[in-house]
Amino acid sequence: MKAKPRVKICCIASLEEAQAAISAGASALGLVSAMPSGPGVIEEDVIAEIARRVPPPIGTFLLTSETSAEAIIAQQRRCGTNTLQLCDYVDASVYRELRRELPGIALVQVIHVTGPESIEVARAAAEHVHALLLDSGDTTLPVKLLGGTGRVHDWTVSRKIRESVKVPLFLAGGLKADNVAEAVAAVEPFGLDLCSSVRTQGQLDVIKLEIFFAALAS
Ligand SMILES: O=C(O)c1ccccc1N[C@@H]1O[C@H](COP(=O)(O)O)[C@@H](O)[C@H]1O
Repeated sequence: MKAKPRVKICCIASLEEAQAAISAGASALGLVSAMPSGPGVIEEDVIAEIARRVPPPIGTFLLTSETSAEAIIAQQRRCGTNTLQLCDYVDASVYRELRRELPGIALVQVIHVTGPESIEVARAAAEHVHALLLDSGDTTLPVKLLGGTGRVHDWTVSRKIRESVKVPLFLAGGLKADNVAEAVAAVEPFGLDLCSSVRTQGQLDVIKLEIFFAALAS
């Protein structure tokens, strides 16, 4: 029997939400710093507090929209997370600089799956990072959409990406109890990542979390 994918709960806004997500079964938490759009942004001092208090081996992902090595390194040092989730695209030289300056910090590149052209983007990025995360944003819009859309993308493209890269892959974008089984069957990702569907009026909803984890387990 195949292992169930790990689950990352994103848009964590407080220590209480972090503890609720971990109790429900999350392996990793998403902590969203300044973004051009999206519902999950919190202040860096809150991110730093959560990152400091969460027990190992839980992944603490700092979601960043920064694209320069200097800005990303400074932000990671302020926040102290164990993982960087790069929500925008960066130059290959940036990955090299991050690896040199932040040894031990895992790098996860978000690929916004807009169509078959995303396969080559993913292949190129996979050479430089520890994992990819496939989401439903669009970096070409006047105000970039870097995640938190609540929308699914074309999972047949996601599947092709999974088969084209050697690094672990997280699937994100509109995942919920009602579609998680189909998503897992279609893509067979290492991990799942979700935000909107487990919230009610902006707050993490423990009942929705339970329903999601139950659907994944069934
Ligand atoms: O949630 C946000 O505010 C956000 C903003 C910018 C980039 C990423 C963001 N969140 C990430 O988006 C995915 C998918 O969210 P959803 O489940 O479709 O609502 C989420 O897992 C976060 O990683």
